[in-house]
Amino acid sequence: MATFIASGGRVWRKFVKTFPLGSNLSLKRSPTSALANGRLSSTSSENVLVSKDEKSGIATVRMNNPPVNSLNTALLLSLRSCFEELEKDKSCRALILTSNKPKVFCAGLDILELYQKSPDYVGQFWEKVQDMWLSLYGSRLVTMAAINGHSPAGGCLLSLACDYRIMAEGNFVIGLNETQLDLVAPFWLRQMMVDAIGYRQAEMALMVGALYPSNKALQLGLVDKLVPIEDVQTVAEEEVKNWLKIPDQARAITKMASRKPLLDELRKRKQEDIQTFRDETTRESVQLSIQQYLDKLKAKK
Ligand SMILES: CCCCCCCC/C=C\C/C=C/C(=O)SCCNC(=O)CCNC(=O)[C@H](O)C(C)(C)COP(=O)(O)OP(=O)(O)OC[C@H]1O[C@@H](n2cnc3c(N)ncnc32)[C@H](O)[C@@H]1OP(=O)(O)O
Repeated sequence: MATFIASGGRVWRKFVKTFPLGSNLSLKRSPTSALANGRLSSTSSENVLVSKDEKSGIATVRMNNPPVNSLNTALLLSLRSCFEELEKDKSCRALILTSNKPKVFCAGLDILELYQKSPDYVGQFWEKVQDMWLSLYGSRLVTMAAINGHSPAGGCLLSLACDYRIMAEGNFVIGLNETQLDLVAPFWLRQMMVDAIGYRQAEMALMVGALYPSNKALQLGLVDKLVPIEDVQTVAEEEVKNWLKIPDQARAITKMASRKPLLDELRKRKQEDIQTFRDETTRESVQLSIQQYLDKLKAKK
């Protein structure tokens, strides 16, 4: 269903579309955004909320998968559909990725999707991670991560796939802590880390599964800017507008020139990467580590 809503001088396109597994992509206004002046509508089952300002062509994509935006199958499918939808939309020029629930941007992969599942299940799950990443990392749009909270592991993956990262100041962490779960970050994720912070720092960070507080992440270059949490969205919009002063075509071609080798490498090695993931995550010792990690998370309370 697609309708157009004119409000406050801006035209808002609103549609609610059902994606596989019942997840929804809907265009709606964000309560805190300076771009937001459309009509608000919501249902509790929507795991991705999208608002787009037609005038500027800037879309804000809010992950909305309580309590911590863990990347389960449904959220991965919704994110991919959403990225692809915006990619096809010729009037869309930029995408801001953020969380609808401040304080947690994304808790990474849903660990329960990796626990006590069949090899086929985890293989299919991993392919959804790969496909979501391919659509975000390979996007022609300006992509901006508005990291308004914790961003471990898969949250860091999402952030690294964007062109620019703005993070909330304060007691929030970001990084690739996979080794702490006895998991090994795949080559394409490791490469993004190397590209962001350099070989030596990435090598150390990956080996020890480091999670950095936001000020250390800024110092390392893992994020590009720190702002108070309440300003993350506004600053992201301002930053996007600066990026949009550059002609789209030249910017997008330049981006593709630098990202194509890694995109192509994963496309070529997709099945091998899935096989490795299947074999590793279903290994008994890894399952035990995942179980212990889950227990640790629960015991936190
Ligand atoms: C040789 C090759 C091998 C290939 C293998 C490849 C492996 C894949 C490699 C890379 C990709 C990425 C991997 C991952 O993303 S793994 C997930 C890692 N994530 C984490 O370690 C984060 C864990 N969570 C937290 O640290 C915290 O929850 C927080 C800081 C994000 C938020 O803290 P807080 O607000 O205090 O919330 P709670 O901790 O209380 O959590 C609420 C609730 O949610 C549950 N939960 C949290 N995170 C996850 C998660 N990632 N998956 C599933 N469930 C999660 C938590 O247990 C609580 O549940 P409740 O007790 O039932 O309420």
